[in-house]
Amino acid sequence: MRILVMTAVAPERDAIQRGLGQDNRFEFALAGVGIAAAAVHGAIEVAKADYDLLIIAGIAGGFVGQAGVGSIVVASEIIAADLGVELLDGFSSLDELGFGSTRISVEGELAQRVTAALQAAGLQAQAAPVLTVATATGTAATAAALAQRVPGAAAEAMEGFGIATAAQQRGVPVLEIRAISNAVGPRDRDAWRIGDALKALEAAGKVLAEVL
Ligand SMILES: O=C(O)c1cccc(C(=O)CC[C@H]2O[C@@H](n3cnc4c(=O)[nH]cnc43)[C@H](O)[C@@H]2O)c1
Repeated sequence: MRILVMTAVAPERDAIQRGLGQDNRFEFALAGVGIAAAAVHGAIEVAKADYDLLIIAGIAGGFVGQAGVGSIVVASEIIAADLGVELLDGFSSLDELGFGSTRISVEGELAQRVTAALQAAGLQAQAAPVLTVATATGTAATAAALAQRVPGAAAEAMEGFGIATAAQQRGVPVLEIRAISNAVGPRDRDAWRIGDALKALEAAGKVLAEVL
């Protein structure tokens, strides 16, 4: 089995790589930060080999009441939550406009199995929708609007939909695994617990190596 693991930045890659250990089934590549860089690098990487699975991994914001700092969210679906048009009284997604889809399915059975294994290993983990946003949320109003737009959304990050779109074009199944570093809401960079999230990502990597 050949598995590509993509993260936005090197500290995320290093964390999950430490967890996965010396296992030659896994290969690693950086996507860069944001949906555009992620789509381009995703397309380049999936064209290099016939991968059996692409795992998108990294840190993320957690929606308050859904995913706490240090916990893990395994995407049940990857959703481009701000891809559409803003209306005077709301938002209309690309799907509603008839221009394509803002949702990418993951390997559902595998996502459930990974989540169960993470929980069995004592990690706080759940399977839930993970949003991809072009602009990281910085206000309570945007957090509330996103939570209303995608009921049950547990995390937001900035690369998943870009990488997953590239994988989908090549027919490569995807998983997205995010460790929560901060709450989605009013921006407070000093409150981000990146170290805790990277430790959780490493711990998740150990479990992944066993379950895959
Ligand atoms: O400064 C560091 O040491 C460091 C280590 C690892 C990662 C970072 C990042 O800044 C990664 C940015 C990456 O994180 C995702 N992210 C995290 N929180 C949020 C959020 O609240 N909203 C959206 N995205 C978030 C995102 O995918 C970024 O690419 C720094």
